[in-house]
Amino acid sequence: MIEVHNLTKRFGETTAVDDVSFTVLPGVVTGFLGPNGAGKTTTLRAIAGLHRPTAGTTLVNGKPLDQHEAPLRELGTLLDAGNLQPGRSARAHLAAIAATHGLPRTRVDEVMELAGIQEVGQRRAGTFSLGMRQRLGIAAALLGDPRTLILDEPINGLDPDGVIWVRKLLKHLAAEGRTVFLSSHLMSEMALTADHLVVIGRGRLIADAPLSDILTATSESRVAVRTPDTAALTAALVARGVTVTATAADSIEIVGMEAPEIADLAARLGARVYELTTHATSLEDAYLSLTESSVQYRAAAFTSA
Ligand SMILES: Nc1ncnc2c1ncn2[C@@H]1O[C@H](COP(=O)(O)OP(=O)(O)OP(=O)(O)O)[C@@H](O)[C@H]1O
Repeated sequence: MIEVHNLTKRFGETTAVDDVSFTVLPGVVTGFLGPNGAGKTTTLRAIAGLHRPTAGTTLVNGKPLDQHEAPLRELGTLLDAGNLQPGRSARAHLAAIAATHGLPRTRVDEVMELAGIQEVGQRRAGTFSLGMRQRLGIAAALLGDPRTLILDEPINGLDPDGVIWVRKLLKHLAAEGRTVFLSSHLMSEMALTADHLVVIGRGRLIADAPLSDILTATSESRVAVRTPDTAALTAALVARGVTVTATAADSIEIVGMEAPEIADLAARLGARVYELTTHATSLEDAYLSLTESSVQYRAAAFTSA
């Protein structure tokens, strides 16, 4: 479990994290979202004991990390996959970490196999692609068989195979009862991986809720209807206070009424319905609406002039 209590971190004039509190529970995958510069990495580094908080506390499995006898057995981290000695082999890199922390050498082979890098164990880490470095970083995070894991952008640079591997691995680790907390900007992947989300913007907490709640609370689903009787159906829907938008000569989009109710209404009117599709809110839509006012770095909009 991770507990963040009233965490504030300032770097000179910049307040990177501003009085943030949340708890990350074991048994589920929790995603950490926020625009660039929102304070995600700073929060993760504070949890890992790499930043001293300006105010507030972070606890891992009930204690500050440095008060645990064997921190690597409590918390595994992937915070900077580029942080490697380039001349060292992957195996030597993992063996050095294992030796420093009194972990058995046999664990090195186990995690290399878990991460799918046993074939390249003898290669110098400096020759690794970003994806291979990510896998090596994840192997290192797993060395201590930790109860809690934090991973900053673990799928950055991974090929589709690698992305699916990380998704399955994280779900498996959570199902074993571990605490899994990861940041990512890839919303479609987050929607497939996370059960719970913590969202921050400009250093402040915006949301801390199950993924399903965030999807239903932030925006409404739309129902697209293809019918040659748009006029009759539109009039009946508008009379019931529903928002209707014409999208083509034979198509309308409806917000505020569910598909079965629309189908029943059309049947009563004798309106012919050729297609009826519910478009659920995507995590990307929900995220954009949640963080709308906290985006610091926004590019100029593209125009099609
Ligand atoms: N060591 C540091 N010294 C000074 N400012 C810092 C330092 N680390 C982070 N910051 C600033 O703190 C703010 C939060 O940065 P942080 O890296 O935590 O955001 P983030 O949410 O991880 O962003 P991104 O998605 O771009 O990685 C930014 O304004 C950043 O410039």
